[in-house]
Amino acid sequence: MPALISSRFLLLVGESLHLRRALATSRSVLLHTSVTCMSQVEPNHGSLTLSSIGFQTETKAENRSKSNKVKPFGSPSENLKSKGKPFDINEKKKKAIRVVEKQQIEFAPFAAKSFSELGLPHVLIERLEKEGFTVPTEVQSAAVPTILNNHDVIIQSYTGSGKTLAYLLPLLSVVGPLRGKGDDGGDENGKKLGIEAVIVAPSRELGMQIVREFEKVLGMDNKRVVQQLVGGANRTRQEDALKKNKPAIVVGTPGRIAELSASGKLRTHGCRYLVLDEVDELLSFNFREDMHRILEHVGRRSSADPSSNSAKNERQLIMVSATVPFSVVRAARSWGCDPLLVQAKKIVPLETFSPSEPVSLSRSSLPSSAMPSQAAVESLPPALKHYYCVTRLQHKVDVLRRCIHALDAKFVIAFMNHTKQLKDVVFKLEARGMTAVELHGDLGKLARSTTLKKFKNGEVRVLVTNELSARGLDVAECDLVVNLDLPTDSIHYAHRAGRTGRLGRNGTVLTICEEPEVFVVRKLQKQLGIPIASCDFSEGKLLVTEEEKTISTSTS
Ligand SMILES: Nc1ncnc2c1ncn2[C@@H]1O[C@H](COP(=O)(O)OP(=O)(O)OP(=O)(O)O)[C@@H](O)[C@H]1O
Repeated sequence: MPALISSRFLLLVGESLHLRRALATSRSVLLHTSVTCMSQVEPNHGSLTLSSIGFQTETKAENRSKSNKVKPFGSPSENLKSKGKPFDINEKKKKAIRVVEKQQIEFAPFAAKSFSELGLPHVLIERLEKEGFTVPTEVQSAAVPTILNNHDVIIQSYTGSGKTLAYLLPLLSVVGPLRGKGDDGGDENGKKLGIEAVIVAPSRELGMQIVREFEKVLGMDNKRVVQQLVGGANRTRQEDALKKNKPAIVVGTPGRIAELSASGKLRTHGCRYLVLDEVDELLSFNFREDMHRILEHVGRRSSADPSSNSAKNERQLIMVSATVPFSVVRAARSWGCDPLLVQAKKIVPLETFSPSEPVSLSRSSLPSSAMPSQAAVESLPPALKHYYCVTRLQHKVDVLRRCIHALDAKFVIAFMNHTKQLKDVVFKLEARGMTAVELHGDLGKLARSTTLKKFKNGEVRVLVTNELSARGLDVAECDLVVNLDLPTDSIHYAHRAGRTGRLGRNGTVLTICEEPEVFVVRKLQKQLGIPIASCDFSEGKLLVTEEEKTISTSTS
C-alpha cells in the first residue's frame, strides 16, 4: 500500500506546465507498484486484471446477449443471479490470482505509457496526439480496455483524473467517424445507424462540458456526430438538429432527454451505450421519473425492429462518479450485467461489496474510529492542501480576500449555500478592488455561459457560486477553492474541493467557518481521511496554527 500511495503521489504532484512529463515519469514507477498493489489486494477484494476480464490489444466487437430488465427506479432487485449469466465470484478471483501470478508484468493494466497500448483505433490516437493527449491517466488505462471488452462498469476515480475521456474514448472507438473503419460511422452499406450512445449528466454545465470534450477529440470536421440536448436551451432547435445532423451520440440532462424521447423526436431503442455521468447525483429523487424513462427506453430494442444491424442486442451501461455510495453499487447491479468497479489501480466485481463494506480500499487500513464514508474516500486528488480558518460571520469575505493575496491565487472558486447571498459577496470583493462574478442556476443559459467564459479566460479572479458548480466544472487553472459556507457533508466537500488540483496540478482548499462549526470540520476530516489544518493570515502570509505551532507556509 505505501508503494501504491507514493506512485499516486508521484503522478499527482507535477506542476501544471510539466504535467505530461509527470504523467510519463509516473508510468515507469507504476509498472512496479501496480504489481505490489494487486498482490496485496487480491485476497480481500477480488481485484481483476485486464487480461482476466478478456482484454486483448485488438478490439473485438462482440455480441452482448443480455436480457436484464429495468427494475423500478429506487427498488433494485438483490437477486443477482437471476439475470444474465450466473456470476461465480470465486471462479473470477481464482482466475485473477492465476493471471497475476503468471503474467503480472505483461498485463499490468494500469501502466499504459501511451494510448496505443489501450486498443484504440489508429485514427483516434492520431486525433488525440493532435490535441496534445499522449499519456493516458491511470483511470483511463484501466477503463478503456474494460469498456472495449463490453463490460458494464462503474468508473470511480478522484475529481479531475480524466474520467470523461475514460468512457469517451472507447465509445468513439466503436461509434462515429474515428472508429477506424474509414467511413462516417454508418453501417456496412453507409446507412446511418441512428443514436448509438446516450450520455446523461445532472446539469447543463456538465452536459455542455462533456460535449466540448467530445469536440476536442472529434475535431471541427466531425463535431456534428455529437448533439447537445440540455434543458434551458431551445427545444425546437435541438429537434431540428437531430433531424438534420442525425448524430450518433447525444449528451444531455435527464429532463430534456426524457422529454424528447416521450415526444418521439429522439429514438434511442437501438442505442448501444448508456452513460450516466455523476451517477450518484442522477439517482436523486429530483430525477426519478426522467431517469426511469431513460433506463426503460435507451437500448431497449423492440422486437418489431429486427432489421437494425447494430452489433449488440443490449446496451452497455457505464456509470461514472468520483463518489460512489452503496446506492450506486445497488443500481448498477440492478440495471447492469455483471458490472465491474473500475478504479485507477484496480478492477473489482461489484459482488465484492455489501452495504457495510467500503467501496474503496483505503478504508480497511484505517482504525475503525476514523473510518471515512465510503463514498468520499479516494474521491479527492491526493496533492490538495486543506485548511480551515475560524472567524466571525461578518469577517468571512475579508478572510477570503486575505487568503487570495497570501496564496497569490489567480483562479478562485468560492462556494456558498444560498443563492441570495452570492451577490453581496461579489459587491464586497469588488469594493475592495478584486474582480468577482456570481454563478447560479437562476441565471439564464446565456448569462451562465458568459460568466463561465469570463472566469475561464481570467477576466475575473473570483467565481462566487453555489452547489451548481460543485460537480464537473473543469477550469484547469483553478488554484484555490474556498468554502464560505460549510458543505452539507463529506461528499459535497469532495466535489467542491475537486474543482482545484485537477490532473496533477497543485491546489488549496480553505474552509472559513465560525467557532461553533469547527466540530463539523473535524468530522469532515475524519470522514475523508485527510488532514485539514487550522490556519490564519497575517502580513500577507498563510500561517498554520494547529498544535500550537506557527509555521509560515510558502504556497505560491
Ligand atoms: N490523458 C490526458 N492527458 C492530458 N489531459 C487530460 C487527459 N485526460 C483528461 N485530460 C484533461 O483533464 C481535465 C479533467 O478531466 P475530466 O473533467 O474528465 O476529469 P474528471 O475525473 O471527470 O473530474 P470530475 O470528477 O471533477 O468531473 C480535462 O480538461 C481533460 O481534457
